[in-house]
Amino acid sequence: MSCFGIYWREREGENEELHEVRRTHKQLKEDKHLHGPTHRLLLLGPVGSGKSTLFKQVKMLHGPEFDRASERASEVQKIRNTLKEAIENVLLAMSSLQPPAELAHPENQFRVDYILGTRDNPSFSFPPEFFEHVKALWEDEGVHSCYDRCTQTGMLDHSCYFLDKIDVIRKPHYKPNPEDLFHCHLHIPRIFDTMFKVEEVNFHMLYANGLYYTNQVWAEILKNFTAIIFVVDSSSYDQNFMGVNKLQEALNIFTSLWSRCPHPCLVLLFLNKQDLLAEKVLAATSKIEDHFPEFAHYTIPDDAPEPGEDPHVTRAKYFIRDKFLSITSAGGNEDSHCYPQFTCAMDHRNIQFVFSKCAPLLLHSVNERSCFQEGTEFN
Ligand SMILES: Nc1nc2c(ncn2[C@@H]2O[C@H](COP(=O)(O)OP(=O)(O)OP(=O)(O)O)[C@@H](O)[C@H]2O)c(=O)[nH]1
Ligand SMILES: [Mg+2]
Repeated sequence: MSCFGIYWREREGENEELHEVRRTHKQLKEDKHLHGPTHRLLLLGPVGSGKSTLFKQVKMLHGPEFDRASERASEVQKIRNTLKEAIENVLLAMSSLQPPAELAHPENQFRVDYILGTRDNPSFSFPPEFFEHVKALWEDEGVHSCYDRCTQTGMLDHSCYFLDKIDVIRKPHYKPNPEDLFHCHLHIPRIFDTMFKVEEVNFHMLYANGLYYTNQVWAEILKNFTAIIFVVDSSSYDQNFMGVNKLQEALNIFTSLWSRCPHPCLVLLFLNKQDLLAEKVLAATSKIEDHFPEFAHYTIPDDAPEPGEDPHVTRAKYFIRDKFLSITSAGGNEDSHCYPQFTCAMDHRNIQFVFSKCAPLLLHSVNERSCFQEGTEFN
């Protein structure tokens, strides 16, 4: 089985999803009358590679949604719920770890009982004692080390952002800033899109969250896009999903995608989670060559000028880049182009920078397709 956000094979309920795709495309077509020619970008990548995170960043960069004060105010409850969920998850994980994690200060046990006692209460009103208990527990070294163990093994995501900000969030007149809103879990519909402009050219970025398509539908869908953004978790070289190395699985999916791309095609390859990759490489606890033996003989290419960067990190990130580029340079799709970018989707500035670098590529791709396809319609 593929661990792709979009699967290749048939499965139950597919018709309903296909209807959703058709509805979205109809909507995009109607929007075109309002906004002029629109070029579509499809965001793809394996599960957990950072697609939603990237999507939210692009929305923040180009959309007005997060600027409205009233909208910010309405997010406060959501942010506090996210904080509550984060501490509950860490506390629940304490007993399920092997060996179990323990409180550094056992006298904090009543706080644990309080927090876990408030679970499944959708109308929780967040009294001051709630924040006191969370703060005391987050300062307990036992809770903290449990959190670290869980993030290292992938059991929990990096949800400490709000826990670290508890003193701000607990204030009665707390107003979330854009970064808070970004970190807050947003409800993501199954298919969604955002629109942005690059030098007066409209782009629609579409993200299909966990959708499943048949091969045939997949090929139809690819025809409708100016470019594909493929997101990879570069730090996943030492992780397995259902017995398959996650980076290898990303390479397999990319191979399959590349062979199906309509010609000519532009693929922006976002080698994401560069921060985690660098952390792993510098910590030297998990060696790339243990999972990809060919890394032992890999030398940094000439086009890898990364001044100020640790050479071990440069070597690792270019090795992963070149694994993907060896797929695109293998032949068979000469008129298509793949442009790799090193990204950290959590970092607003990095995404802004990467998109500004990609803008000319997108515009070039649009010009190349001067007979811009109106898009194959779904009937
Ligand atoms: N450190 C770090 N974490 C990241 C980065 N990008 C995403 N994440 C985290 O990785 C986790 C998964 O990110 P998502 O954006 O939900 O991934 P996704 O591809 O949408 O996942 P699915 O919808 O399940 O396919 C989240 O906890 C993100 O906060 C990154 O560049 N660096
Ligand atoms: Mg997602």
